[in-house]
Amino acid sequence: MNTAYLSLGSNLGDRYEMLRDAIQLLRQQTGLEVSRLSSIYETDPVGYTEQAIFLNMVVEIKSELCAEEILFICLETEQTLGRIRQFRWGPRCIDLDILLFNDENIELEKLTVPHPRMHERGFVLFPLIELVPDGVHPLTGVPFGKYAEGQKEGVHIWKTFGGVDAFGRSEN
Ligand SMILES: Nc1ncnc2c1ncn2[C@@H]1O[C@H](COP(=O)(O)OP(=O)(O)OP(=O)(O)O)[C@@H](O)[C@H]1O
Ligand SMILES: Nc1nc2c(c(=O)[nH]1)N=C(CO)CN2
Repeated sequence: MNTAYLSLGSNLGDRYEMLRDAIQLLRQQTGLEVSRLSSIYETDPVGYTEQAIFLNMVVEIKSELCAEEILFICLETEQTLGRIRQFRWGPRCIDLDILLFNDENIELEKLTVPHPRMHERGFVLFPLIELVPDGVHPLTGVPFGKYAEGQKEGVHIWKTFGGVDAFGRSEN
């Protein structure tokens, strides 16, 4: 069984609905379980800053699928929810990135894992640490908590689930 962590982000349209719908679509995939969800964070835009604030979260996936198959599902989910690519790091109704796939280092033309910018992004690190508090970066061995130090600015918890799955399975 493979364990992957996906980063979800939205700053266009009904952001909460986008996250919820993306998780629902992931759950409809055969051979893939969305096992755990982080809280949802409201985060200042990074990279291109002249855009609306984001909602971000991280989900844990358990699956027998390989990383490329999971990437395909992520891209398909973005398409289904109507993502239009405007420009790099620009606004998006939904973004799904693979952060980690087991502890593997994957370097393919269309897929790099661990995600090359994950350790520079508070909007990734804080939700990820909720799910893997003792996690370390597979390539550097540096704890995610260490990377997160100094990256808290502009990252605020927006909704906590208190152990309850707010995107409940009853919705499926
Ligand atoms: N770990 C990864 N997760 C998701 N996509 C990846 C990954 N590594 C490479 N890619 C490739 O990146 C392409 C562009 O992704 P996307 O448009 O979501 O980038 P972005 O979210 O704007 O920027 P960033 O990569 O900095 O998060 C995808 O089509 C995919 O082939
Ligand atoms: N706060 C925030 N900033 C971003 C995000 C994101 O999801 N949240 N995604 C980006 C490209 O992946 C670029 N900048």
